[in-house]
This record gives sequence, structure tokens and C-alpha cells, in this order.
Amino acid sequence: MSQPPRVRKPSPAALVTLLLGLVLTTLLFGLTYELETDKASLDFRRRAENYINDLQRGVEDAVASLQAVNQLFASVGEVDQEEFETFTEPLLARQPYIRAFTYHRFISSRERRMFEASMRRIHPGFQIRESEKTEAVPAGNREQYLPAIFIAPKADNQSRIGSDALSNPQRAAAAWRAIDRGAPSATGIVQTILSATNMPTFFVVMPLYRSDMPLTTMDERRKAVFGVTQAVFNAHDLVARGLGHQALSTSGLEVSVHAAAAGEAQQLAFHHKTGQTNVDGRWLSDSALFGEQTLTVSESFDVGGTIWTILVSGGAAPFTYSHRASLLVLIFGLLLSVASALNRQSAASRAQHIEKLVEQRTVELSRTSRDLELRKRAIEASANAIMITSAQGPDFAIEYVNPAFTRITGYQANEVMGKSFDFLCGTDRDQAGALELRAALSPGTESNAIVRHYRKDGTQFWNHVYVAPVTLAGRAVTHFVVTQYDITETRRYQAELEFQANYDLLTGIANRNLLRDRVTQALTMAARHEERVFIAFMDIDRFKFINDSLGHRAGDLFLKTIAQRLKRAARDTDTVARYGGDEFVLVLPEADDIAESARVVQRVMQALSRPVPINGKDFFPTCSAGIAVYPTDGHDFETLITHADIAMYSAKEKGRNNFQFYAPTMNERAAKRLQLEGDLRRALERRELVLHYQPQIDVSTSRIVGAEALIRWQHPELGLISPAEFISLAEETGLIGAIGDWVLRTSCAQARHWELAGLGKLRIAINLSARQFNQPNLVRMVQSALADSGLQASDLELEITESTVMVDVQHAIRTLHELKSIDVNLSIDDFGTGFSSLSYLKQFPIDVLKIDQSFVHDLATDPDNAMIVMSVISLAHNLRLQVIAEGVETAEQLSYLREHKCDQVQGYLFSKPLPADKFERFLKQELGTEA
Ligand SMILES: Nc1nc2c(ncn2[C@@H]2O[C@H](COP(=O)(O)O[C@H]3[C@@H](O)[C@H](n4cnc5c(=O)[nH]c(N)nc54)O[C@@H]3COP(=O)(O)O)[C@@H](O)[C@H]2O)c(=O)[nH]1
Repeated sequence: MSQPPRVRKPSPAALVTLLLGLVLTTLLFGLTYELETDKASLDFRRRAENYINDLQRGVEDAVASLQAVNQLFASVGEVDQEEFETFTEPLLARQPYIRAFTYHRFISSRERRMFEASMRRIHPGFQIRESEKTEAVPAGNREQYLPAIFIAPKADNQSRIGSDALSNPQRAAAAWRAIDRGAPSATGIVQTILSATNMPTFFVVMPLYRSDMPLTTMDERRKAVFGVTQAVFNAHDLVARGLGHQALSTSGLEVSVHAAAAGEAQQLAFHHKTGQTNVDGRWLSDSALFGEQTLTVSESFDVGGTIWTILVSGGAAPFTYSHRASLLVLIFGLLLSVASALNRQSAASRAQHIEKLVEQRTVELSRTSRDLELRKRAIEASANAIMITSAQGPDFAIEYVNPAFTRITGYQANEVMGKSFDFLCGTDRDQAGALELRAALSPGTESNAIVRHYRKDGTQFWNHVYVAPVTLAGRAVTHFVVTQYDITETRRYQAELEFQANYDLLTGIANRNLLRDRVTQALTMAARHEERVFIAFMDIDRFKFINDSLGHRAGDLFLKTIAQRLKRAARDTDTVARYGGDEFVLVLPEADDIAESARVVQRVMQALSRPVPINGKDFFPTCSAGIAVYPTDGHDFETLITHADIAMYSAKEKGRNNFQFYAPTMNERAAKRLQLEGDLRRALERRELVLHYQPQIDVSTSRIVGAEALIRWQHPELGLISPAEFISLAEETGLIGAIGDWVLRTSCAQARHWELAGLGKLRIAINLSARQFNQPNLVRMVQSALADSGLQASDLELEITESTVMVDVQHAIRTLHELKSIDVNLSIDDFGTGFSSLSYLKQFPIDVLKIDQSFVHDLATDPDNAMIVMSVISLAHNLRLQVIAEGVETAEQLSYLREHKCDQVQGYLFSKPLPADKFERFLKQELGTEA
């Protein structure tokens, strides 16, 4: 049996019950509390009033005692001291707060001496004295006196006999008030010698009248009075006694009693204060808990014309005592509320539990039918095609297809019912996957296979088909569930990935990956059949220039064209791959005939060399190729590629647009080249580069008019290296930028130095390589070198080779114009070796044509060259250009050039290129200025 569920959340019914209980409890508590508070206040008032009544009664009793004494004189008449004492003794004993009773008689100033003399008979040394002085100070002269004649108890007060009550203003006032009213009259609280202990003291005075005189009016009473009786009270003791001091000390009350005669300030007669601690000590905690409730009752009454005020204050009874009923209501109310709420909660839990049980039963009952429905819906909602076929061969007819099947294949359910399970294969039923599935169906086993299927519209797609046999209640297989996953997209994606992994995305030909596979395969086959494999490594000449000057899009187009041409020119069995950048590899497997293989490479190179139109211009691509052969040049991919690469460099060195077979000696050269490249990178900072200067001579005057700056590399180990050996390396590595800038600055500074040294104005010519010429900041570099050196632009000549300007004529025209705009001289170097057409030449803003030394060299022996030189001079002059012939080594050559009006010459006939100091000496010699 299932456990009742734990109800975590309180039910609404339980909450409402608790809330109602709390509200009722609060209301009842409030009501009870208020009633109890009223009752406590009433109790207090009653207690306080009891005290007040007690006090009043005490005072009245005291005054009554004095009245009794007074009555003694009224009824007995003459009384002596002894009788006085005897009469008052019990009164004093009963009322210890009466300090003394006294009898005073009026004595006029006339009677004083007589009276004093008579009194001295009983009391030696008697005299009427000022009442408040302890020492015997005789009373001053007054009309009348009221001296004490008897005093009880005498023993304590002997010295006070004779003291004049009228000498104390308060007592005198009380005496006259008593006389005038014919009633006892009290003083306020006074300081007297009787109250030396600082006890608050007061006097009550009663008049004694002659019995034979009328007392109706105040006047008559003054005339009839002959003396007074007086009682001296210890006010504190009187009040304490009246209030019942013992009970007061545990009352928790504060009581103060003040007395004041008319016109006087109130004086404290009594004060009592106890700590607010009840016997069981609960007051304090209650007060702290509920806030102190202080109650006060004040009452005044008359004591012989003096107003006495009693003030009783204090807390009500302890809270827990005075409000026990409300506390009980609160506690029981809370308990009852919680208990009711819990009861409700438990009822709710039970109800919930029962509800849950009913729900569970309902769920269990409906689960079976829902499961079936769910499975049907799942099949219908499936994104994959599902069909159920009969297990009866040979067709395993379709009995059900889900909506996804219709969506994917285009066939409606009614169109496929009863058809063979593999009808989607159409006529393609002999494919491996379809056969595999059919083979599994007959024995009723599970299987899966990838099959080519055809939609209703005839389009092909790929299905991964899973077949699962269905057996009911352990009997034989009755059906198959055939699930189909359309994997066409996945296969396409896989094919794409495969393509990306193996083919170059730009050109569509094999990439380095596939190349490695093909070469490895070819090597395996070649090893098996003892054949050769040729690997041709091809690098497009000057591709960097196209890419840099025309942009990457033009570069890409160029590479695509090259790749297509390579592919077309190669045989089907060959592999053409892009190795990287502008490098391509051609693999010629099963190639036995070296001559034939070389022809294939040549054919491929020729196919490349047709012009490629880019941006409306024709570019003539050439390539340099290196060939490595298996097994002679290597047995694996890496070695063969490396060796083909080395051979390619060798071809490049030999002047581009040719191919070289690998030879082991090339390895050495390649290593040397690598070493040189590293050294060249450090040459500038190590100051290993130097400039030599070759003079240029004016033919008509034979004077030095200029100098060509020619760079050399003073290598620490290899000695002086010619620029022919490292300029192309500097170009390929990009170092030409920094080196060219150094040449420009150094030569400008040198020319300016010679000018300032008085060696005359020399035009300094420097060579710009192709890459330098195409640098976008070329003009700025030149301006900066001129500005820094102080050399005039017209004293600088920039030499650009004919081949450089012919690569991209329009670009060259623009650049030359920019350079011309800053006034530097421009010359076309190696003129005659390129393909300058006259029309182009006219557009170049140049100043000088330099006839290439190869024409000058054979001038005497080769009439063609002589003709060319003559034509160039004539052409230049027609275009108003100067002509310099370089490489002049003989007088014969010079004479020919002079004859044909060549302007300037340069060559070993005059001087080899010289270091700066030697050139300076040469210059001075020529000027005749050297010492
Ligand atoms: N981009 C730069 N190229 C430079 C720089 N310095 C030189 N070069 C180029 O290097 C090539 C080889 O130069 P070099 O070895 O200095 O040869 C020059 C002369 O020494 C040589 N010459 C001069 N007179 C004669 C001669 O009578 N006979 C003879 N056999 N050779 C001679 O000719 C070269 C001058 O060539 P050119 O520039 O065409 O005037 C060379 O192509 C230089 O251009 C450089 O700083 N930057």
C-alpha cells in the first residue's frame, strides 16, 4: 500500500482556519486585556485611597489627643505640672509620634517680671525666652508673650520651659488662627529645636478660653483666651504610623506627604519609595516586557488650617498577575488556532492523497490505450519515412507508410499499398544495398544498408534503410518495420569536405594532400613495375608582380587560368596539383622515356605561355620548372618534391622560362643560397653593403658628368659579392625595399658631399629594380632622400630597366610621370634587350636611353649590333633624349660611338666602378686638383 504523500504546502483551508483563529484570539485578548487593565487601575485607586483614609484617620487621632489635653484645662481649670504630665503620659505612650505636649499662657509685658519671678521659684533661672534658641536668650520686649509653662515629657524638655511660642512666626500664626477660629490649628512643617534631628515637625495649637466670657466673635475669643495647649508632632512618624509602614514597605508604592500652611510653600512631611520588586520578583520582568503602567492618586485634606497633600503612585499589579486572564486567552487562542489549522491540513492531505490514488488508478487504466495511441502518433509524426511490410516474400508487400514517406518520396499511401518493399529502387534493384536488404528479409533478420532510391518525380536520393522484424507473442515474424533516413545532404556535405580536403578551392585542381596520395600511389606502382615517376615543380615567373600591382583578384584569375591550362595540357594519367601560392606540381607516372617526359613538361610550359588577358591587358606568363625522377632522385614524396624545387630554382637562376633536371650538385647551390639569404638579412645592420661609383663621360668634352652608383656586398667570409648574385635574392625576399632605400640615401649624400667639397656638380645615377619601381611609396622615398641630403632633384638619375617598364606599361607611365613631377632624371637601362615599341617610348617622360653593354661589346665584330647602336642613338635623339652607352672597353668602341654622336659613355675604358674614396681621387685627377 502506498504511503500517504507528504503535503509540503499548507492547504488553503488550513491557512484560512489559522487566520480566523488568530483574528479571534487577537480580538478576545484585546477585550480581556482592556477589562483587566481597568480592573488593575481600580484596584490601585482603592489601595491608594485606603492609605489616604488611614493617614487622615491617624492625623485626626493625633489632633484628638491634643483636644483631650485641652479639655483637661477646660474641665479641671487650674492644673499643675504633675497633673499635666500624668494626664499626657498615656497619650504620649500610645502615640509615639507626639514628641511633646505643652501648655502656654499669655503674659503681658507688664506681667512679665512678676511672672518670671514666680516661675523661678519652681524653675530656678526661669525667664521668657526666644523659642527657637537653644541657649537661654531672653525674649525681646513685646506686648505679650506665650511662654511654655508645662511641658511633657518634662525630662527631655526641661530646658524648653519658658520658650515663647509667639517668638516663632509660624507657631504664632498657628496660635492666633486657633484662637480666632476657636479650633485646633496646625503649623506647616517647621524647623524647631524640637526637630533638631531633622525630623519634619509640626505643631498643633488649641486655645484655652476663660469659661465665663462669650466666644461668639473673633474679638470675643481674643479677649477670652488665656493660653494654649500645643502638641509637637514628628510628621514622618505620624504619617508612617497612619499609613501602616510595615505594609507600605512591600506595597511597591511611592508615597509622599506634603504640608503647607496658608501662604507657605509645601514642605515634605513624609516620603516612601520601595523598589518595584514584588516578593516573587516578577514585576520587573513584566514591566520590561509590557511597558510600565504607572498609576497616581493624589488627595488633600485639612489639618488645623494646614493643607496636607498625599500623593500615592506606583505600578499596577504585575502584568502576568493582573492580566493572567488575557494571557490565558492568548495562549489558548493560539494553541487552538494552530491545532485547528493542523487538523484542517491533515484533512487536506488525506483528501489529496485520496485524489492522487484515484488519479493513479485512472492513469494506469488509460495508460495502455494511450501508449498505443502515442506510438501510432509517434510513427505518424516521425520526420523519417517509415513503412510496415508483410513478412511474406517474395515482395514483402507494403501495408502501411507514414506521412513522412509521402513527403519525402512524393507517393501517396494508396499508391504504394501492396507494392514491393524495394519499389523505390526502380530499375536500380541490383545495387549492393538493395540486394543486402532483400537477403536479410527472407530469413527475417535485422539489417541496414545505404540504398539509392528514386522519388515519384524520378529524382535520386540516398536512403539509409533499417529493417526490423516484428514478432507477435513469440510467434513467427509477421511484419517488418522499415525505417528510412534520407542522408542525401549528409553525403553531399561529406563529399564537400572530402573535396575541400583534397582539392584546391581556388583552382579546383588537386591540393598538396591529394598530391601526396597520388605521388605515394604512383611510387608504389612504379616500385612494383620497376618504372620511373617524374615530378615537375613549376613556379610562375614574376607572379608576385602581378599580384602586387594588379591586386589579389587579378592574381586569382591568373592562377585559375594557369591551372586550367596545366590540366588541359597534361595527360589523363598525370596529376596536376597546386602546391601553394604560384607553385604547381605535375606528376607523370609510369614514365619510362626521359625524352618523352621532358617533351610533356615542355608542352605544358608552352601551353602556359599564351597571353592571359587581365583587366583588358595581356600578360605573358612563363614558368620555371625543376624535375626530379624516381628512383634516381629520391624514393619518397618529400625528397622528390624538395629536389624538384631545388632544380626549379636552378632553372630560375638560369634566366627563367626553362626547366632543369635535378642534379646532386644543385643541393649544394640551394644550401648556399639559403645561407646567403640569412646573411643578406643581417648585411644592412652589419654595414656590409658598400657603393662603388663608375664615372660617366661626356663624349664631346671628355669630362666626367656623372657617376653610376653600383652596390657591392663585402661579405666577411665570401669577400666582395657582385649585385648580380644577391639583387634577385633581395627581390625575392623583399629585402630590396630596405636595401634600395639605403642605396638612394647613401648615393645622394655622397654626391652632395662631393659637390660641397668643390668637386663640381655630378649627376648621380642609381638602379631601381622592378620591385622597387612598383613600391607605392617610391616618390616619397626619393623626396625624403633628396631632402635629407640637400641634393637637387636634377642631380639625381633613376635607372629603370626596359623589361621592368614593359611588364605593365600603363603603370610604368604613371609612375614615371610621378617621378618626373619632382624633377629627377629618368633613364631606361639595358635598352634594346626588351620589347619597347616606339609608341610606348614616346609616352615615357624619360631623359636618357642607356644602350645595353651587350650591343656595345660586339660593336666592332657584329654589324647588326653596330646598326642597333646607331639606330638607338638616332631614335633617342629624335625623341630628344640623351644616350649613354655602357660597357665601353675599347677606343674602337668609343670612336664608333663618338662618330654616331652618342652623348655619354661609361665603361672599363675609363674606369671600373670604384669605392667612394678612390672615385674621389679619380675625380680630382681628372679635374687636375689633386695635389
Ligand atoms: N637594383 C639595383 N641593381 C643594382 C645596383 N647595383 C648594381 N645593380 C645591378 O646589378 C647588376 C650587376 O651590376 P655590376 O656587377 O655592378 O655591373 C655593372 C658594371 O660593373 C658593369 N660594367 C660597367 N662597365 C663595364 C664594362 O666596360 N665591361 C663590363 N663587362 N661590365 C661593365 O655593368 C653593370 C652596370 O649595369 P647597368 O645597371 O645596366 O648599368 C646590374 O644589372 C646592375 O644594374 C643597385 O644598387 N640596385
